[in-house]
Amino acid sequence: MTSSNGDAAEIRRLLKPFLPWMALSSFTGIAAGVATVLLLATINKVLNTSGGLAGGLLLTFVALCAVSLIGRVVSDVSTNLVGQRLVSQIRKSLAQKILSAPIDALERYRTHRLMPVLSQDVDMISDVAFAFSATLISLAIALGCLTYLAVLSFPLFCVLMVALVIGIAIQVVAQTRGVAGFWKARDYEEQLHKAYRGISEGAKELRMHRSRRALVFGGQIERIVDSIRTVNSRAINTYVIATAFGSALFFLLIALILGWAAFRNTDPVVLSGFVLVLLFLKGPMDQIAGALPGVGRAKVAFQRIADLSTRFASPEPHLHLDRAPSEVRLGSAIELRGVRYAFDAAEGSDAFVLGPVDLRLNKGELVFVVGDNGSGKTTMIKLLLGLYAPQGGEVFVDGKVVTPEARDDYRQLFTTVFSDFYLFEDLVADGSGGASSAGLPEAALPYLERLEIAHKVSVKDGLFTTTDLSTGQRKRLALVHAYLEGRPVLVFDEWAADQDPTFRHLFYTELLPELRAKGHLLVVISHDDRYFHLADRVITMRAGRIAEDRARPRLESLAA
Ligand SMILES: Nc1ncnc2c1ncn2[C@@H]1O[C@H](COP(=O)(O)OP(=O)(O)OP(=O)(O)O)[C@@H](O)[C@H]1O
Repeated sequence: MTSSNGDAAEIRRLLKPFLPWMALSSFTGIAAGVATVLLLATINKVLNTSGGLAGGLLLTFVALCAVSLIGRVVSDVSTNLVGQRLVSQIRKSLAQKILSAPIDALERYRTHRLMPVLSQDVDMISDVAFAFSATLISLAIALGCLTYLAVLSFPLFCVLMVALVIGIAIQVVAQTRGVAGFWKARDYEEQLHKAYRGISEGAKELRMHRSRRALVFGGQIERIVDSIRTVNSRAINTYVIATAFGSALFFLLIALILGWAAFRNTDPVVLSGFVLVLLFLKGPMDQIAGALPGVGRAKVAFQRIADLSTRFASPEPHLHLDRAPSEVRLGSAIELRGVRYAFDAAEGSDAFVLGPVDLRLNKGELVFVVGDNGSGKTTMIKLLLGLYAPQGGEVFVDGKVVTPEARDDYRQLFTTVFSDFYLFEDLVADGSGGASSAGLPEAALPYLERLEIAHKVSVKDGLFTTTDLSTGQRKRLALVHAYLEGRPVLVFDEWAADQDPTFRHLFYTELLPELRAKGHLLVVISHDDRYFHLADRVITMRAGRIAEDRARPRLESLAA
């Protein structure tokens, strides 16, 4: 359970812009509730006076009906407005936080934890927000009825208060137990999302392995789903029992009041009025009790959202979501000087430490980064790209240090195709000086031809017509993006690994040299040692350090 001060502050921050609307909803809801109670008092008066509903009483009745109706409508409309705006603001704010969160923070917060917050928790807020005004009106009616009952007969009101205190105590216990159950269920739901990811993304592997399939279903999904059912049922049952007990208490109370009245010789007019209002009070009371499970769930959902918000509360500084990218150029070289980065240690293992790394990459160079699996190639590239901020040392571009303020602009120097790349369907013009600022669709066609995928995919309305391609073809499409963006530095993380031998040959012997001839700096993570001699330099990583930096003459002699 994460109920920290930070979460409470985050919840307050989320609600702050809506306080005026919430005040309006509360005010009109209370007005509707008070008008309803006054209507009851008027009816009670009419029942006990001769002449019925006429004259001033009729006017009062009509006016109260109008206040009750208008108050309810305004309260409902403003609550709905708050609910919808709150949900849309939460959605936008979470998306912005994710877009500006430091990459390493995102890598630590797993997708199966992210998705339930973004979908389920946000929807829960929306549902509960809708029930808010009805509950508020019921609360106002209940308080109004209680006040009216106190005026009608204070001794009977005291008897009522005793029953009410018992009823509230029971509801508080139910609420505490219910919320604890909802927290538990919510934790299970995270596990369920993880299992769902397993069965969707690992569908092929599961189809091939019956025992694993049985284990995933019986050992994970079934177990988790049953646990959620049990925990949720228990939590809801707690509420149901508390509500049933409240109802029983209510009728017991009426019997008690009737007994008390007979014993204390109470005026029948007061008694009938009291019982009438008391019976009316049951409706709003049931409504309030019925809303409590929703309130419990919303509390859990709000705290999950607040937790996610506080985790990503420190955005990467100076990351501009709204500023047009400035044109960036690479004059001579990018350098890493004494750059160091360490991951948090996983339980039972040592933390991987990269560096210190000293490296200079010159404009127009074709550089291969090689090394064993886990030697730190990708980590070093992420530092080079400005995706990770160095924990020690500095990155320089054209002799100038890349400060945190300049890091986002610096990143616009690069086009990347990671080994776990994400392929966007559209082409986005940017101001980085590439060929991508105008005439994008036409510009893409020759590259599609060149990469031998023009028969599969073309460009329509600024989008690729399909991205349902083989892995190798999708990587070729990612290369089209790289061509079109035309940025000064291109970084490929094992790009050729999924290409057929002919195309792999073309990539190393033609495409890369052509790009180098155009003045690009090319950084290629590769295990293809057959082509190492084509590079200007081959940098070998070992255990997080640069073990070797070989230049072309040595590579050629090695190849010979
Ligand atoms: N997000 C992370 N959290 C913790 N440790 C990580 C993380 N990413 C990578 N590592 C660790 O850092 C080390 C280097 O990983 P890296 O991906 O840089 O290696 P690599 O040389 O690119 O390997 P490969 O050739 O397999 O792609 C690995 O031991 C890995 O366990």
